Order: sequence, then C-alpha cells, then structure tokens
Amino acid sequence: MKVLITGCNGQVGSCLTERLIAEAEVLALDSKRLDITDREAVFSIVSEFKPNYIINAAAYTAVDRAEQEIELSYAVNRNGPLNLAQVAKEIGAVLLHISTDYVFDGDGGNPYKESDKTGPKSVYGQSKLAGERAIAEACPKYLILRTAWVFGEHGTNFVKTMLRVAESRDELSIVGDQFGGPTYAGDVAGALITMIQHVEQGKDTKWGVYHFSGMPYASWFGFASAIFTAAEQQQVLAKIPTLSSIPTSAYPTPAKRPANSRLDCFKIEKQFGIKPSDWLTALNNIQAYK
Ligand SMILES: NC(=O)C1=CN([C@@H]2O[C@H](COP(=O)(O)OP(=O)(O)OC[C@H]3O[C@@H](n4cnc5c(N)ncnc54)[C@H](OP(=O)(O)O)[C@@H]3O)[C@@H](O)[C@H]2O)C=CC1
Ligand SMILES: Cc1cn([C@H]2C[C@H](O)[C@@H](COP(=O)(O)OP(=O)(O)O[C@H]3O[C@@H](C)C(=O)[C@@H](O)[C@H]3O)O2)c(=O)[nH]c1=O
Repeated sequence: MKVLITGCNGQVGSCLTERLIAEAEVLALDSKRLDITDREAVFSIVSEFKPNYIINAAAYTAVDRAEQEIELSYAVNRNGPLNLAQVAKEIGAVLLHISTDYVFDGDGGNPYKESDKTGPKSVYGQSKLAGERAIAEACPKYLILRTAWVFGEHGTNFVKTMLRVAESRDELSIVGDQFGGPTYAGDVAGALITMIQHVEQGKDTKWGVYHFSGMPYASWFGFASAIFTAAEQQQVLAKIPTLSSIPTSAYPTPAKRPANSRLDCFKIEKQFGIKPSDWLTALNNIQAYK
C-alpha cells in the first residue's frame, strides 16, 4: 500500500507520518517539497509515485489572517484540494481530506450532522467549504473528515497558546459562549488510518463527508479550564492563571467564529466503528504540548 501525505509537518500531518510509516510505503511531503497549489508539481509527483491513497493534511489554517489573505486562503484550501482530486481521479487513488467545523454558521441549537446546511462565517470556513465542493465534483473516491479544535504535539494550537500565555499572565479571559469538541491530532490521524484500513480490507465504503471530533463538548473557557487543571496536576507550569469566562463580544477578532461548533459524530462510528476523540485523556500528557 502506497500513501502520499501532503502538509506532513503540520499538527495532523506529523502524527499521520509517524503512524503510517510502520504500515505503508509513505511519501510524506512538506510545503517545500510539494506546494499543493502548484498544479504541475502535484501532477508530476503524484503520477510518478502512484499512491493508492492521498491524504491532504495541507491547509491554510490562520483563521484571523485569512480575512486579509483571501486569495492565498482559497489557493491553498480550494485550488490545492482540487489539484489533488483531479490527479487522484486520473490515477484511480482514494483522496482523504480534512475539513472543519467552521463550515457551519453555528447558529443552530444541535450538534451538526453531515447533511446539515453549511454557512461559513469566515473566509477560512468559506475557503474550506469551497475545497470540499471542489473535491466532491472532481473525484469519485473521496473521504472528507470534518474535525474541530485540533491540538497535539506539533504545530500551533489552543493548548500550546494557553500554556505559553500562562507564563506571562496571571489572569486570562476566555470566551465561554462558543462550544465545540476539542480533538487530539493523533486521534484525527488514527481515524484517517482506520478509514484507509476499512477500504483496504475491501469493506463496503460510502464515499463522502464524515464528522469526527472530541467528546465531551466544551466551550473554549471549559477547554482552557481543563488544560490548566491538567497543567496543575502534572506540575508543568510555575503558576496557574486565574480564568474568567467572557462573551464573544468581549473578545473581538477579525474572523467570526461559530457559537455552536459541535459536530454530530454518529455517522463515522456507524460506518467505520470510529469513536470520538477522548481529548481529556489526551491532556494526561500535557508536557508533550509545551
Ligand atoms: N487546527 C485545527 O484546529 C483544525 C484543523 N482542521 C483541518 O485539519 C487539517 C490539518 O490541520 P492542522 O494540522 O491543524 O494544520 P497546520 O496548520 O498545523 O498544518 C498545515 C500544514 O499545511 C502546510 N501548507 C500550507 N500551505 C501549503 C501549500 N500550499 N502546499 C503544501 N502544504 C501547505 C503547512 O506548511 P507550512 O507551515 O510550511 O506553510 C503546514 O505544515 C487542515 O485541513 C485544517 O483545515 C480542521 C478543524 C480544526
Ligand atoms: C488566545 C485566546 C483566545 N480566545 C478565544 C478566541 C476564539 O474564540 C477561541 C479560539 O481561538 P484560536 O484563535 O486559538 O482558535 P481558532 O484559530 O479559531 O481555532 C480554529 O482553528 C481552525 C483551523 C479550525 O478549523 C477550528 O476548528 C478551530 O480549531 O478562543 C480567548 O477567548 N482568549 C484568549 O486568550
């Protein structure tokens, strides 16, 4: 089995590469070795390696900066996936792609199902949705994993930000009215690998979009509280800051974020037996995210 991974130095890309190397012939490419917006390079490298699976872990993920860098955001999050989808179709490969909870407006009261109406409020979310649509139109064999609030050992994320700012601040104000499912990057990699194994074993696979995130749901304030509880128990910080829960209106940001980011993860469990990410357990090793 041959697997090509793009964006191999990102949070998810790093975990994927570490885990897949033991069980497949892996070509893991960072942005320097393969810029997914470069159509010619994509076709040349992919056609030469001829993977059975392409996993696109590359993306433009700077949510606030995307409001300014609209063109770049669409180039990476729509045109890049389109290139990969077209080459996947040409060589008969399966394309696995990662998308986001930010494709929803977050105004609904329930966890979002795959069939629910999208309505991204940010350029990042809009460009990711455009990427999903480009894939669905261009490639018959695709699996899109929508996930949320990812944290892990590699790259930048909310856990690392909290641990960093705690070193210089005694008090932190954290938004308490946006809710989602924090998700461990290693579990996102695990979910994608389980999906590949399912296809590899010849089991019936319904191509399309799947939701995968962590349980229990939390607000960013709740997530931060859990991070500092873990940090205190594991003695990784010299001092623990005092936290206060604030409304979104008290923390203005360039990009609008959904108030309800909760993903309903029933479909992926039913089809692939994949259970939600146990993010609280992943915080048991909080030193790893410093
Ligand atoms: N982080 C999160 O909370 C969430 C992420 N997701 C999605 O999960 C996926 C993985 O996210 P995550 O691992 O956190 O992202 P990261 O930002 O950690 O990693 C993304 C990687 O993509 C690379 N990249 C950027 N532009 C290009 C390009 N043009 N060609 C090739 N590679 C490029 C980056 O490389 P370089 O640094 O060299 O630019 C980086 O290594 C993305 O699709 C993201 O949208 C979904 C929900 C939540
Ligand atoms: C640092 C900080 C953030 N916040 C708020 C701002 C925001 O509403 C929320 C999270 O902020 P961040 O900018 O860290 O996270 P953000 O970049 O919005 O994270 C998103 O990234 C993309 C890639 C995704 O796909 C999403 O699923 C999601 O994980 O926390 C505070 O309230 N206080 C703080 O001190």
